[in-house]
Amino acid sequence: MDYYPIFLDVKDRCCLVVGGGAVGTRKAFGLAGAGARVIVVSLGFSDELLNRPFSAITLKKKDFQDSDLDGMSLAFAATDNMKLNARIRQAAQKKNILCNIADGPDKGDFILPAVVDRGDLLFAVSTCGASPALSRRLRMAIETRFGREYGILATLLGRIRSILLEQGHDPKGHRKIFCALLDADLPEKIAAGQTHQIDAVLTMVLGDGFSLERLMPDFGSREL
Ligand SMILES: C[C@@]1(CC(=O)O)c2cc3[nH]c(cc4nc(cc5[nH]c(cc(n2)[C@H]1CCC(=O)O)[C@@](C)(CC(=O)O)[C@@H]5CCC(=O)O)C(CC(=O)O)=C4CCC(=O)O)c(CCC(=O)O)c3CC(=O)O
Ligand SMILES: NC(=O)C1=CN([C@@H]2O[C@H](COP(=O)(O)OP(=O)(O)OC[C@H]3O[C@@H](n4cnc5c(N)ncnc54)[C@H](O)[C@@H]3O)[C@@H](O)[C@H]2O)C=CC1
Repeated sequence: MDYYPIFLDVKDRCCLVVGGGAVGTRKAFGLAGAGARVIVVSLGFSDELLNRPFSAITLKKKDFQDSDLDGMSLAFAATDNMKLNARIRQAAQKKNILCNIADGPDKGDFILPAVVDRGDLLFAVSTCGASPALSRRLRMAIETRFGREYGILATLLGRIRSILLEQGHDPKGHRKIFCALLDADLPEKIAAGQTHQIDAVLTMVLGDGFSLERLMPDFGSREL
């Protein structure tokens, strides 16, 4: 395994993106979408960045300087200048900041996956730098195969799990319960909005007191 995959909590962490073109924009939007505070340092900015829907993205129109890295948790070198990207990495290394380099997998500390965001269910695909186009294609296939109902299912199972864990730890018993729930065609029932059928499954597997109304009062208003 060439890379160690993790899901990073970047909420309220400061991240630096150098380069405000198409690639820098994608990185900045992804970071802001996960709750990070993003500073984009660039000589120019894409229209998307100029009209950004995120207040957590700050634009600084300037040449990159090493001091831009101060206080950052992560750095992304996304300029169209390979030498500059390499210099950003070197400066980041000196300050112990992990750095992603947009123009090559070998030169950075980490690379980004293609992502399918289904709320509590997150898919990430990487080809370890071999073929971003393949990652993108697989991401699209996953998007088609696993719709929003799977994200709702993950949230629902998470809520059931919290209640069960509050009642006590019993990994073997809980595994059985979740296998039964996962064998009950819940994604299809969620997608079809079959609340009565979902309640019937919950009652059958978990007993009384586990209605959809109690576990997920906003079920009806969730977008599919
Ligand atoms: C190493 C890595 C570093 C990093 O950026 O972290 C990297 C590097 C480079 N990408 C290049 C090109 C393209 N990148 C995309 C798309 C994505 N690239 C992403 C990640 C990564 N790209 C990391 C490896 C991930 C992996 O291995 O899976 C995705 C998954 C995530 C994201 O960027 O958010 C996002 C898909 C998001 C989605 O749609 O779901 C497309 C497809 C398209 O745009 O249609 C193309 C054109 C087709 C092609 O080349 O495949 C070039 C060559 C530029 C040139 O030709 O000069 C380099 C530089 C090089 O490899 O030297
Ligand atoms: N990782 C990926 O997914 C992909 C990576 N690439 C690579 O990423 C690089 C960037 O691609 P794009 O965003 O399309 O390029 P772009 O040309 O649209 O954007 C480059 C940005 O860097 C800024 N910049 C240049 N010199 C700077 C400096 N000294 N200080 C601050 N900002 C500076 C420019 O103002 C511009 O906003 C390309 O060179 C390519 O090799 C390309 C496609 C996909």
